[in-house]
Amino acid sequence: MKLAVIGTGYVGLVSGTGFSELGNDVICVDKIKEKIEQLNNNQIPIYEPGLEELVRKNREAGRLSFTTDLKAAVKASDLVFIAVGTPESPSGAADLSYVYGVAEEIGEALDHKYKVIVVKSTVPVGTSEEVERRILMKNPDANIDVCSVPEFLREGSAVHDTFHPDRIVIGARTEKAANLLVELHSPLTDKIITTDPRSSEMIKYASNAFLATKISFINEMANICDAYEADIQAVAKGMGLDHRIGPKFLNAGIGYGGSCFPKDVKALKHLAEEKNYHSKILQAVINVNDKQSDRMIEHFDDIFGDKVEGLTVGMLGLAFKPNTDDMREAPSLKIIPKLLERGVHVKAYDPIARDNAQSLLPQEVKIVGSLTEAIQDVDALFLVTEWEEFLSLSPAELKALMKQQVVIDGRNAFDRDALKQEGFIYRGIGRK
Ligand SMILES: NC(=O)C1=CN([C@@H]2O[C@H](COP(=O)(O)OP(=O)(O)OC[C@H]3O[C@@H](n4cnc5c(N)ncnc54)[C@H](O)[C@@H]3O)[C@@H](O)[C@H]2O)C=CC1
Ligand SMILES: O=C(O)[C@H]1O[C@H](OP(=O)(O)OP(=O)(O)OC[C@H]2O[C@@H](n3ccc(=O)[nH]c3=O)[C@H](O)[C@@H]2O)[C@H](O)[C@@H](O)[C@@H]1O
Repeated sequence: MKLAVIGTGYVGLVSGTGFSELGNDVICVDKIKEKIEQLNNNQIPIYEPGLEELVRKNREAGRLSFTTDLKAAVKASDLVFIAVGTPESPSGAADLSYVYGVAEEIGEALDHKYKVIVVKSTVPVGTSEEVERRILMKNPDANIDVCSVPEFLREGSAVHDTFHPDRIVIGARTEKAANLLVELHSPLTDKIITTDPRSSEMIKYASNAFLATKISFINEMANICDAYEADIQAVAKGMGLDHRIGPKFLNAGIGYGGSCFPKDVKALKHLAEEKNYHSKILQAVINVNDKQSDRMIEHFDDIFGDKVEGLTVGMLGLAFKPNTDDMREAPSLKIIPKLLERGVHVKAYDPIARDNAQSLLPQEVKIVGSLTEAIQDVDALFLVTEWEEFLSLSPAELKALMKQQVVIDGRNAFDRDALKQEGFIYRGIGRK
């Protein structure tokens, strides 16, 4: 099949490349000229394991190309995927200006040939219908079906997730469009659900909101564990073995970040409010998450009392999670100012996100180029992102480098018992 994918962020780039790997002809479009130039030189603007090779392979096979010319790409395609951003607007609602902007451009580009327009961006319920309305406003004779096929990939494992999806959700209003989309996705999985576009849009928000709820729930349990000296990891294991609960997304820590959970939970809450439904659960999920990164500061204050001024903290990790350079809504951005406010010096290291982090952090923060530098002579170590590289250090190695033996583990990822045996003061989240 011939596809145009509009937007070359995580979703457009990875899913577009994935479709071409399945043998389809894919044209990826972005309005940012520099991004397209980079991609045409096999340079990948995001850090995503496995993506560079896949892009190169499919470009060389002649199935994948990049352009800024949306109109030509739409004209050449049978299916057009909209994969542009839907960021948070000041009210908390999803900002749909990019989606609607693209809809209007598509409307201007269409002729009378039948095309399926697919909204892949995460959008409020009813958006696909509005996209159709806007296309038809520009081009009343357009021969189209507008569908919703949400994306469920995770950053850092996006390539793997694309080829091994748990399910594909197709929201279509005609059998013709649904059949075409089932055919396109069937090489990926047999777990394909077809439904109406509104339910499909809601499946995406409900899935992200549920995962965020699971995280805020386990974080709240961890905070209660802290108060009673129970161990959240034992609690999560004991809970997760119940098949109805499941072990995933029960890692307590400093809260969820990233480009999607924070904005999507707020967008869903806002969507409900537009119909006068006030979601108490979503509000609680947000409240718990907003406060969760403070736990590291509370542990720090508890250990050092009012003698924190002039101390140095080594911060391990800046990205919102490992295997990504994405700094959007990263807990490090909330923790660092609180340390600086206390007169604490901060040295930070992240293997991949340090360039992205530089412009987002106050100048006083010293972003260092190696793990050893981040640990050398510090009074306390803050584990903020659980990169594999950080966990390979032995307690003896840490002890040899650090000035004082204090570890505050925001991800419960270090070997607590080994650190304690080496004489460290250790504080996790819900785990002492
Ligand atoms: N990042 C992720 O892991 C996931 C994101 N999503 C959803 O997918 C959507 C896209 O997310 P990202 O890929 O992270 O977005 P992004 O913001 O990183 O990238 C969007 C791209 O679209 C381009 N764009 C905007 N308007 C355009 C236009 N008129 N013509 C051509 N290009 C245009 C931008 O220049 C940008 O490169 C969002 O709705 C997000 O919630 C869903 C699942 C996973
Ligand atoms: O809509 C989206 O954008 C995507 O959002 C998430 O993917 P992503 O944000 O890449 O990352 P996750 O691995 O889900 O982690 C999100 C946040 O939750 C935190 N987390 C995750 C799991 C856990 O047990 N505990 C926990 O604190 C992570 O540290 C991270 O800050 C979803 O997992 C994807 O299915 C979805 O497609």
